[in-house]
Amino acid sequence: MIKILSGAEVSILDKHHIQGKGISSHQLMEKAAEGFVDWFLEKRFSSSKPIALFCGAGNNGGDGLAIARLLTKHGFQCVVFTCFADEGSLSEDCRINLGLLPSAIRKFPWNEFDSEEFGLVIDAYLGVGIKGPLREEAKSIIDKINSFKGIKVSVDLPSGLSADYSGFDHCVHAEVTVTFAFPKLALLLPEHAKVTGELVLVDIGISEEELEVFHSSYYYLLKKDIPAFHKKFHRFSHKGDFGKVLLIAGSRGKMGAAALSAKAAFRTGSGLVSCQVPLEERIIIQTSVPEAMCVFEDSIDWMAFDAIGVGPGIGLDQGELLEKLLREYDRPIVMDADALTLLSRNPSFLDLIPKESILTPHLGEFERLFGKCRTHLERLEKARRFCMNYKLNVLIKGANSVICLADGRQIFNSSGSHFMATAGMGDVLTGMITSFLGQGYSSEQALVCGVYQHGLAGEMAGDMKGRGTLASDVIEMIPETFKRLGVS
Ligand SMILES: NC(=O)C1=CN([C@@H]2O[C@H](COP(=O)(O)OP(=O)(O)OC[C@H]3O[C@@H](n4cnc5c(N)ncnc54)[C@H](O)[C@@H]3O)[C@@H](O)[C@H]2O)[C@@H](O)CC1
Ligand SMILES: Nc1ncnc2c1ncn2[C@@H]1O[C@H](COP(=O)(O)OP(=O)(O)O)[C@@H](O)[C@H]1O
Ligand SMILES: [K+]
Repeated sequence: MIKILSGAEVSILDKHHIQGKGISSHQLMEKAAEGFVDWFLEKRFSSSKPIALFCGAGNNGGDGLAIARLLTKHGFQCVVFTCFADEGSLSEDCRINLGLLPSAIRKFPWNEFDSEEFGLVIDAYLGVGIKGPLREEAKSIIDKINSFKGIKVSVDLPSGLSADYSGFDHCVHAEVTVTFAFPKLALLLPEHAKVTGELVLVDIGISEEELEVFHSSYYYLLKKDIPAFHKKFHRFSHKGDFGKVLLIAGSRGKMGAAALSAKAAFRTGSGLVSCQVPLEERIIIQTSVPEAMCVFEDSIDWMAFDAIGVGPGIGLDQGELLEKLLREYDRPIVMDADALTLLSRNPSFLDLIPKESILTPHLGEFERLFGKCRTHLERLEKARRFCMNYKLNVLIKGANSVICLADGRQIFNSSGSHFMATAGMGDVLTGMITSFLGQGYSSEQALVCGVYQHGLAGEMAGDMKGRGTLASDVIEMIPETFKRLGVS
């Protein structure tokens, strides 16, 4: 997992790195530019018109100048728009890269940019180095960049966005942001979705160990992290090792929620899945998920289950049932959907929730539980305090869902797709996380594997189906995610 540092720590990180590796800061900048260009070539952007690069006076501008030189080598026609009046104000590496710019690359002051003449814009004006409120000229430069209606790719950060805070005054509206070493916190906040666009992370050779020495409780979860979180099963593993889980889900008219979470639990590898459903609705489960068993309220020994997921589609008249469950079951449970709304209506239940349980609110449910938040950072802080006080885990769902752990760490997920913003996706996730808990995973392992693989299955289903991807399509991709990760 990559630790997310503050913008101000980037220059300290750079210093440690270049000293440790015995390289120059110019070589590190070259590595960043090469990483950007490798991604750019892979993307195969094509246009008959040249590329415009807006370059500032700092190291972000230095990156832009190096990128212009490298792209020209690859046959692209580049034009540089300088966002500085006087070359005396340039950072050292920016000055070096200005000197290395081939004379064939034309340079103009930023205000001479004519958006009609270009096929793509690269924004290397401001990165993590902005301090204080934006200067007036900076706002005009940002407006000029935004006057371009085609694809704008921002280098490290959309110019104008601060690395660590929520909100912005003037900011480049990028379609893609290519960021270096670690994703800057601001790139993961939903209120910035319109300005950051797609997020691409480029490795510039800074290791996780180098980041680990800094103090931060924010992390970014990558595909390569997942196999280590998985439990190993062996030749002699039997059905019992894969767990016996119960999903308390569904009610009249909402039985789909139960079917989706039960199917997802099987596809995640559960040995036995039972659904606690109203007696008169059982046929829906027994025909749509014949592998599942049904249990009914008056005949249940909850402690016989290795894990329980509660909430999808149960309706808001199940307060008594929820209270009884919380009093009788003492292992971590997964609480989602209606269980969360019931919790927000009955705060006294909070003290009954078994330690290390997992609450999975989307933003609406989060608000009902914790009140309105003006920014995502405020939301994260509330969640952190709650998790540490109650020794519970909260998953704040959305793009880049955040796993908030009981020990205060907060992990942003990197998988997922906008095709997942459709009904039933949360029910699938509840089934997956409950399944992992039932297989003997810790709450942290179950969350990390469940959340990442749910997003990965969503990406894979989205690649196949595009618009109109269903939660059921995502369930069918779950087994593929194990293969993709090399987990057997
Ligand atoms: N480890 C990393 O992440 C690396 C970062 N590099 C690049 O270096 C960048 C950081 O470079 P710098 O620290 O030089 O900073 P920037 O280049 O982001 O910003 C400095 C410039 O912003 C101007 N500025 C600051 N506050 C302003 C305000 N309020 N209004 C208008 N202008 C303002 C300054 O006058 C200066 O020209 C990163 O964003 C990244 O692009 C890469 O070169 C290499 C490695
Ligand atoms: N734009 C998106 N990008 C990535 N993941 C998304 C996006 N939109 C939704 N998701 C994921 O889909 C799931 C939706 O859950 P939820 O809102 O509870 O759905 P439902 O109530 O319909 O089951 C969450 O895990 C969320 O992270
Ligand atoms: K930028």
